Amino acid sequence: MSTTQAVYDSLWSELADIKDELAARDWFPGTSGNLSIKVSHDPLRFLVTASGRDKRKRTPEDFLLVNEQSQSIEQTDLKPSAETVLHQRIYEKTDAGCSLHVHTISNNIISELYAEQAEITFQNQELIKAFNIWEEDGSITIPIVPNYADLGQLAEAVAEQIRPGIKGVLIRNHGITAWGRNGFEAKKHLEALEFLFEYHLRLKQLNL
Ligand SMILES: CSCCC(=O)C(=O)COP(=O)(O)O
Ligand SMILES: [Zn+2]
Repeated sequence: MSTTQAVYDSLWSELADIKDELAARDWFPGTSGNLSIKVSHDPLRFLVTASGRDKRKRTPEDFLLVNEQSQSIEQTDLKPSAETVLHQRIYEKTDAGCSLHVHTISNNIISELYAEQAEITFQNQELIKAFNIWEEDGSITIPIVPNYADLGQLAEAVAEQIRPGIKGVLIRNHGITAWGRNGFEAKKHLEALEFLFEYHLRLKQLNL
C-alpha cells in the first residue's frame, strides 16, 4: 500500500469515527449534518460526507473526495454534501484540517434567540479553555448568520465572519459549523460549543 493511500485510509477512518461519536449524541436528526476532513492543502482536497444519507449508519459510501471547487474527483454516483462549499471556504480561510456541521435543538434555539445581535459571547465559563483561552476574563464569540437558501451566499456569509479566535459559526434556525486544526480539535470545539449552548438555555429556563 502506498503512503498516500495509507494517509487517505487513516483520514477516512478518523472521520468515520467522529461521525459515529456525533451520531451517538443524536446530532444528525433527519439526515442533517455534514462532516469533512482535509487530505491536502495545495491543491485543496478533502473527504466530505455524501449528501442526503443517514449519517448514523457506517458504510463504505459515507464519504467522497472533492477538489477546490467542491466537485467530486472520483468516479461515483454519490453526490457531495449540498453544503460542501461551506467546508471549502473554511479550508480556504483558516488552518482547519477538519470541519463539522450539526443541527441540534440547542444550537437552533440559541441562533434564533440571538439572531438580532448576530452573535453570542460566553464568559466566565471553564469550558472556554477548550478554545485555548486561559485568561480569567477571557471570552469566546460565535457569530450568527442568516440561513440563506443560496448555498454560495451562505458560504460567503460564513466566510465573512472568520477572523482570529472564531472556531464556529451559527446559521440561524439551521445549525452550526465548527472546525479545528484536526479531527480531535474540531470535535473538541463542537462539543464545547454545544455544552455552552445547553448550559445557557438551561440556566435561562431556571429564570435566574
Ligand atoms: C434534511 S437536512 C437539510 C440539509 C442540511 O442542512 C444538511 O445539513 C444535510 O445536507 P447534506 O446534503 O449534507 O446531506
Ligand atoms: Zn445543514
